[in-house]
Amino acid sequence: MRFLKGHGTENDFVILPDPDGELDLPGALVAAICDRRSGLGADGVLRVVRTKASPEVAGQAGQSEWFMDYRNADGSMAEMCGNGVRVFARYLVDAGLAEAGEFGIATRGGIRKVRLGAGGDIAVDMGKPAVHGESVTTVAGQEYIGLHVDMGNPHLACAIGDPVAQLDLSHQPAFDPGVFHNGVNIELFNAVGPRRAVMRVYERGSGETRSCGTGAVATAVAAAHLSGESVGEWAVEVLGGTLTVTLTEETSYLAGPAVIIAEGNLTLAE
Ligand SMILES: N[C@@H](CCC[C@H](N)C(=O)O)C(=O)O
Repeated sequence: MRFLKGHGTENDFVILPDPDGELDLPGALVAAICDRRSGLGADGVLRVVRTKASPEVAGQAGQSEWFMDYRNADGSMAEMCGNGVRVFARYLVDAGLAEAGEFGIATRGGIRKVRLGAGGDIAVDMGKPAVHGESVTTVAGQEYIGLHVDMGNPHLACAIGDPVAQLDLSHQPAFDPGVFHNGVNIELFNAVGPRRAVMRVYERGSGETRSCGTGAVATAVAAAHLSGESVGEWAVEVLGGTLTVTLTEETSYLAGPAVIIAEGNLTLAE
């Protein structure tokens, strides 16, 4: 199986080119690929498949040639991945499958428009965040209140007083399953300056990761909510770098680096 490896602010992915949708990719195989000891190791898998060859998103075929079939490290599916879609775009352009500039990518969360050059940062229109009110998480016995933000996928973004650097995120934080029926990505952040936050994240299906693009937008939305703002540019520092989030009245944008670092052939027994 041919693969590439890439990351966006150290949120890392195995890319599996499968243009005609011929690959059987059960959850157990994804989990084996993402295993950091016995597999290649990654936070998730990006299967690159033509939209028209993907019945679940066939309705988006008129707006995008390519579908990002995103899977979490445990093999579960997710609607969207903000860093993943930027790495996916980098792959398409580097492989000559799309031209640099602006184009749409189909996801389970709908079309996402990316903008990129031959190199440098990649920006994506993440759509209008949907804010659903407050909920609570518990991390190592400590309760934190956060904002439920839907970015196509679910988030609980919590501004906390404790320094995020000191949090123990080695275990799944508790959340309200009555609110988050399908699980949730949990961001904990410190506001460290005007329109600047330091964030850590525990991702649904992947555990703690070094960055999360949809989570960075959710964090900017929660930080803006606290400061009484609704538009502007936020810097979100994550363990793997810094992402820029721009909130407008109509939509949100995520920008930052995304690179392909390796390619090869994978032989892996399930
Ligand atoms: N790392 C991603 C989010 C990936 C999906 C998430 N774990 C979920 O299950 O919703 C990002 O950069 O947005």
